[in-house]
Amino acid sequence: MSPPAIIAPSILSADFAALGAACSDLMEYNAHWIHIDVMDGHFVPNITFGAPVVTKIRSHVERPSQKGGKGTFDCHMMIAELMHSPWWLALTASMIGDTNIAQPMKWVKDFKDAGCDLYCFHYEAAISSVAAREPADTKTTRKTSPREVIRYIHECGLQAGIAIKPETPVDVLWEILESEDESERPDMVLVMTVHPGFGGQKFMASELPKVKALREKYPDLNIEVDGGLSEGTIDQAADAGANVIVAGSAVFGAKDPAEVISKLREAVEKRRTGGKL
Ligand SMILES: O=C(CO)[C@@H](O)[C@H](O)COP(=O)(O)O
Repeated sequence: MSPPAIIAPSILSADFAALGAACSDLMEYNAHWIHIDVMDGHFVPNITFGAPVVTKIRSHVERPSQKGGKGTFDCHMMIAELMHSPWWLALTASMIGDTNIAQPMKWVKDFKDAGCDLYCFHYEAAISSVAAREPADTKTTRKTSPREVIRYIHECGLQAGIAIKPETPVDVLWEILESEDESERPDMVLVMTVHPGFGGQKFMASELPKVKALREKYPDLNIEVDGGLSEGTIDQAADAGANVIVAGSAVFGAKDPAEVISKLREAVEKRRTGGKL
């Protein structure tokens, strides 16, 4: 049986002028996690917010009492690091030993201090960092691989998630999930079911074979889907094996958000218990 259903409404569709209240309401509506979309305007063509805003909303939501518990802040980091930095900045950074510049790990500590519990970075951002750093002197350049990013997130005391965009095949994840070092294995995989950047897009069922392949190999893994999830698409995602469901417009656009959250949870729970609730 796959892990329990976790409904994580995305606050991208909330009223940004009243985020604190929106988040505390979500807890009242029986959401389990809060999905926080961090966008930098480079990795995706949209900008949202950074750690200071997370700090403010944390004060409206009690911290989870256990790993993955209610109130978990699931931070989806749609941020590029080196990919869009000029090469000379990256090279200078590596020569002066500033390994904090231009690395996907750059924001982990800030987000931890702000109240993040699960730091989910994009595979594509980590890979770009490696590729862009390759030509530099390997003695002074510290390579960043997705496994290294995961280990660092764990060292900082956070759970680690790794996300893939629709363009990325699921196969890239096998060697990461198979790592012999437990600290290099992610706690969650996020399969994007839209092109990241905006809420309210159409669900891409074409991404579900990735979820299915992951679930077949990893019955206990938290597998998150994000983009276009609603009462109309949840059954397909649940059938494929997703258990962590992100929903933005479906929750915030509803007359009764609590009811939507409950229906999404029910659909996932039905699949995992073979129809018995
Ligand atoms: O990461 C993203 C978009 O990049 C998502 O979290 C969306 O915010 C989900 O919104 P809906 O598709 O549910 O409206």
